[in-house]
Amino acid sequence: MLRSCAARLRTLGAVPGPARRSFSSEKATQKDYSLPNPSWTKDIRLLYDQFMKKCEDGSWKRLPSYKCKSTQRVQNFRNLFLDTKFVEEQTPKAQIFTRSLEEGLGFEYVMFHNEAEKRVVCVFQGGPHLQGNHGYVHGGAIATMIDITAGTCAVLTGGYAMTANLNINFRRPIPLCSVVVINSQIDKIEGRKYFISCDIRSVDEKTLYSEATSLFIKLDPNSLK
Ligand SMILES: CCCCCC/C=C\CCCCCCCC(=O)SCCNC(=O)CCNC(=O)[C@H](O)C(C)(C)COP(=O)(O)OP(=O)(O)OC[C@H]1O[C@@H](n2cnc3c(N)ncnc32)[C@H](O)[C@@H]1OP(=O)(O)O
Repeated sequence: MLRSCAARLRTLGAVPGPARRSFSSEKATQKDYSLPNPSWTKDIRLLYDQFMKKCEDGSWKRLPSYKCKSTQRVQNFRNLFLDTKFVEEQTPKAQIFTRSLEEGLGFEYVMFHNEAEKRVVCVFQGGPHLQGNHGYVHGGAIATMIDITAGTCAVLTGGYAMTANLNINFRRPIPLCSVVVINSQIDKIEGRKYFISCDIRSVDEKTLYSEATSLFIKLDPNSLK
C-alpha cells in the first residue's frame, strides 16, 4: 500500500498522474463526531465542559473528528505515502475505525490537545458493542483508544507517524458504558522516534485502569522503496 517511487514523483509533478479528488467541498458537509450527542452520559458531558473551559485561554484545543477524514492533512498524507491506485479504489469506502459504529454503541470520545505540554487527553465512553469479558470493555478496544490518543499526540507534535511499538499493562477492567480519561504525553524525541506514555484513569482519578508506553516513528517519504 505504501506508494512506489514513480507515484511519489507524480506527486512532485515530475510525472503526470490521474486527476486528484477535490476534498474541500467534502469537509463542509462532514459531521464532527467529537461534539456531544444524546448517548453521552453526565460524566462525559461534565469532562467535556471542563476541558472546553480550559480551551478558552487557548492552551487547550478540542480536536474535531470525522468519519471519513478529508482534511488537507489527510490529503497530504495520501499524496506522500499512498499508492495512487489504492487511493482511487479504496478511499471512497474507507472510514475511521473508531467512528464506524452506531452512535452510543461503540467508541464515544473527544480529544483535547495541549501543544505546549505535548499532551493529548481523550475522554472516552466505551459503549455496549465494545464488550470483551462480560460487562467490561474489550482489551482490543482499550488498545485502540490508547493507540489513537498517543498517535494523535505524535502526529500533532511531529507530523505523519505510525505505531512501531505499543506495550500495555491492563491493571483494572473498564466497566462497559463508563467514562474514563486517557492521558498521553511525549516523554522523549530522538530523531524520527517519538516515545509516548499513556494512562487511563477513572473520572475521579482514583482508579488506574491501564498504563502504556509506545514508540511512534515519523514517516519519511525519502525512505520509501
Ligand atoms: C484537527 C485534528 C487533527 C488530528 C490529527 C491527528 C491525525 C491523525 C492521528 C492518527 C492516529 C492514528 C493512530 C493509529 C496508528 C496506527 O494504527 S499505525 C498501524 C500499526 N503500525 C504499523 O502498521 C506500522 C508498521 N511498521 C512500519 O511501517 C515501519 O516499521 C515504520 C514506518 C514504523 C518504521 O519504518 P521506517 O520508516 O523504514 O524506519 P526504520 O528505519 O525501520 O526505523 C527507524 C528507527 O526506528 C527504530 N525502530 C523501528 N521500529 C521499531 C520497533 N518496533 N521497536 C524499536 N525500534 C524501532 C529502528 O531501529 C530505527 O532506529 P535507528 O534509526 O536505527 O536508531
